[in-house]
Amino acid sequence: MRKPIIAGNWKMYKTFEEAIQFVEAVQDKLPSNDNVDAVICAPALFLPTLVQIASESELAIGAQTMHYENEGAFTGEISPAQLASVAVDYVILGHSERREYYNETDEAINKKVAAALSHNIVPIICCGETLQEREAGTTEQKVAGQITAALAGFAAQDVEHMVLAYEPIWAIGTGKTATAEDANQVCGAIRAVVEKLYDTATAQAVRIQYGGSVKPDNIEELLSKEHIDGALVGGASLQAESYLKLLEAAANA
Ligand SMILES: O=C(CO)COP(=O)(O)O
Repeated sequence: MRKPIIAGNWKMYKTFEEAIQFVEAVQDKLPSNDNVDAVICAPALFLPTLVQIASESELAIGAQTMHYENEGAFTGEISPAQLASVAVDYVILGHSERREYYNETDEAINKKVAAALSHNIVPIICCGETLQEREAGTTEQKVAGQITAALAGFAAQDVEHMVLAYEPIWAIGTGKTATAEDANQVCGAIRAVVEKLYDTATAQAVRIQYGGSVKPDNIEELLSKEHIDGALVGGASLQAESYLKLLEAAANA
């Protein structure tokens, strides 16, 4: 049994005050983390404060990206060592927005995964196809390539603690969700890639999230599918009420 994991990706939303209010509003209302892992990936600026506020609760705090070097002359970047120094638990890597707007490559993502693991930060590794790729029938080929590249060089015991996230680009922020069947099929294909690269036990252990217009009214159906172990959520993670609904649905899945 894989424990569901719901990660909010706040992207570039919320002021400092709004972020604090959110964490204060949700932290006493979280379902037990025996049943679901609750994560919020916040803007980097807010991370130390949110980690501190959430430290008494079961809410884990994550970053949305990071560099792969521990330090250096990289103006504006944030390093894995810096994230670890403020006790961040998770980091999203290879989000399609980072790939598209900031030229994040498969090679850089692979280095970032290694850097995250070396600091005991759990990487949430994203993959997903464009609408053109879906229409051309190359979805599984695309995500297999992205996942294979991200995992290059890691041992099975590293991989079983990672989180993979399938986010079709055409479903992000558009209100268009992949059908639960389609999402499950691609998540199953990703699990098959892990099985081929490693073994059945690793493939069965790794958690795979779906992301792309996940909302309280579609999460139940998505999570009822065999290969979908949680969600990576943008818009619906911004309001405490809808985030808590997603967690409840996952805890009861
Ligand atoms: O990109 C996403 C999460 O990383 C998905 O965003 P939405 O849930 O707003 O579609």
